[in-house]
Amino acid sequence: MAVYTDINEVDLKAFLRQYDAGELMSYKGIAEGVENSNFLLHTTAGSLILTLYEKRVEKADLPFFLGLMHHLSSRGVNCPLPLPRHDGALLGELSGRPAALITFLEGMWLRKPEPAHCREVGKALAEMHLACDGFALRRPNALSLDGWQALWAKSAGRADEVLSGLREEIGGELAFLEGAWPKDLPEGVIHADLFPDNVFFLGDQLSGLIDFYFACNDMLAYDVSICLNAWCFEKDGSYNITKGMALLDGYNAVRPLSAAEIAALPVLARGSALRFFLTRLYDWLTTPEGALVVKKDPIEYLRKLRFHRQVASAAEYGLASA
Ligand SMILES: Nc1ncnc2c1ncn2[C@@H]1O[C@H](COP(=O)(O)OP(=O)(O)OP(=O)(O)O)[C@@H](O)[C@H]1O
Ligand SMILES: N[C@@H](CCO)C(=O)O
Repeated sequence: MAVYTDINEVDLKAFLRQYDAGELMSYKGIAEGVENSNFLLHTTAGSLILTLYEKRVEKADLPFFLGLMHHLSSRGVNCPLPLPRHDGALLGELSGRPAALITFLEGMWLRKPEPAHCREVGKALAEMHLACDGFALRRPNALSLDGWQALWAKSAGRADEVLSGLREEIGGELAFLEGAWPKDLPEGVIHADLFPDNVFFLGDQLSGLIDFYFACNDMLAYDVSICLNAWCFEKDGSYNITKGMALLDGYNAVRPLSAAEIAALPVLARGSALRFFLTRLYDWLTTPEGALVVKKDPIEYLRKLRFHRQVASAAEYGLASA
């Protein structure tokens, strides 16, 4: 359960008085997510999400994330909206952490997505990429090449405790990506964490996107590669080309990938698999026993990385034209 910071009722009620959000009726911690502390509130005005921002979110980046949600919503993307306080600020403080009240989005995330859902996700990702156009703020991707090196430096010394040989394998992978990372692909604002638990469905209909706290400016095709990693592998570690084809078709129907983006997909997918491997490895090694969070398995992403390493072209992801 991702509740890193506890709140008490007295402080919460005082926090709520700064908003036009009704009277508190009940609240509970949300048993999902690994990054921030989230609470579901019921007030006389309805349901709301309270988010307390934790270790990986820089306070200085919050205007980018919260502003992006407003921008996307104004462009027709269904995503939560941060509520303004009486003084107009979108951000407050609770239990010593930066905190925001966010509108509740109806829907559920899918534990077992099917190809048709992957197509919807591809479409929604491309729509989000187009809708980000014109967003005035910029945020470089803190979890690209330099960020990976820094994360790895913190874990490398203990990596072989998790799996023998890991230190050498990941060192080699980073060296490869330093040389092979694409430089001239189309860029824009990317979600950067569009995993199944961040996409809500009502029945088979995609109802909205949440969790923009890794959003940043980077290559649009890198976001596609993140989704291939997050949506198109089965529990046994195999790549499901039918899901890949559906996701890529859905994306292409809204924003066709260029030949250069298609050619770069295998390298981008290696990079995005490494990115999630590294954050998971760091958390695996540093999250204290007994913390109220379910740690995610880094080895799942090592397996995906190894798969991408032997991919010769994007045709193997299901792109008919590659
Ligand atoms: N606006 C919202 N409307 C409804 N439910 C929400 C909303 N925001 C968050 N949730 C619920 O809280 C859970 C965790 O939220 P979120 O994914 O933002 O947390 P996180 O710690 O940033 O997670 P992650 O591990 O995906 O980075 C979601 O899976 C969802 O159940
Ligand atoms: N989606 C991420 C967690 C949030 O960074 C993962 O599955 O590792």
